[in-house]
Amino acid sequence: MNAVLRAEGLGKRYGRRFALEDCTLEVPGGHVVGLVGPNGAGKSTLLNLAVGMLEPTVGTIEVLGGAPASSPAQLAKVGYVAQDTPTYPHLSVGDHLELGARLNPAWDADLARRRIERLGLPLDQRARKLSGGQRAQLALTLGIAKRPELLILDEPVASLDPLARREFLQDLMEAVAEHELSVILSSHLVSDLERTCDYLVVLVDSRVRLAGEMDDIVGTHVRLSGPRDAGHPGELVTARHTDVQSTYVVRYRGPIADPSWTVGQLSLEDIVLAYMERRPEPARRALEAVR
Ligand SMILES: Nc1ncnc2c1ncn2[C@@H]1O[C@H](COP(=O)(O)OP(=O)(O)OP(=O)(O)O)[C@@H](O)[C@H]1O
Repeated sequence: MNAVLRAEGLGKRYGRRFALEDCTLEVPGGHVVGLVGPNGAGKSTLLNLAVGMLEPTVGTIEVLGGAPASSPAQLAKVGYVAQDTPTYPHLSVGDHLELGARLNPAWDADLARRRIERLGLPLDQRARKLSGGQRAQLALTLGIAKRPELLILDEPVASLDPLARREFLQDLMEAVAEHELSVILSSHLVSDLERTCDYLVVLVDSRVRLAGEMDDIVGTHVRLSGPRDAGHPGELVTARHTDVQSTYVVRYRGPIADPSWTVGQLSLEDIVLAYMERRPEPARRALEAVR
């Protein structure tokens, strides 16, 4: 399947500061992609560029082979649920469905009604009287019933309790299986991403630090402990040292045969945190800020 998102040297600058910088990324189709990174890393900026709400300062971005928001056909192919799952407070649930039908050429009215019924959302309830979780579900329903090829969700579960979060993600997985859509989903909750996603992008300090299939990422990162300053195999992610021992997180393919290393497995969360820790030097960041 073709790339759902392709970025080349993509950057977005506000004033002197890049919110996203030097982003070169190719996300293959048919995946549920998790986008993770600390606050202010540039996740929403990347997603807003992907849906055409922002214009790049430098570089290019293509979504499903076209420029974001470049035509009605392109708009119809991409569903977007922004952060805080915005709905119209004074419109009822039913009004939202009608609006969805009017605005989207491929609107699946049956799917929308069935989902809303199953969720038990009264059609005459105004959005402002729904709970945060119910609003998130309404926004997801609008996104799915549009029948997009790609659904982009910016922190959709942030306001949900653990049970509602799990139900929301299960619903999303069902929609993915039934309608063959690709999804890009940002979240701070690595455990949710681990359960839901099969592809991961880690953004830190406005840059993509890691991107790839989830299984490959988990299968190729290890923690190595051994004598201090012994050269480590593979690509270094982080290093810690005591007087006598060094501990490295490295990316390495293949078995570690050297018996001087103790090899520890890493969870996805360990790996993501290691990449978040590996930040540019403060001096370099200051330089970047005034460039
Ligand atoms: N409209 C704007 N004007 C100026 N700076 C902005 C604007 N929008 C975002 N930024 C800055 O760009 C950087 C990236 O912001 P962005 O919202 O993309 O991060 P994020 O990874 O989505 O963060 P969070 O996890 O907190 O939602 C931040 O430093 C932010 O302050």
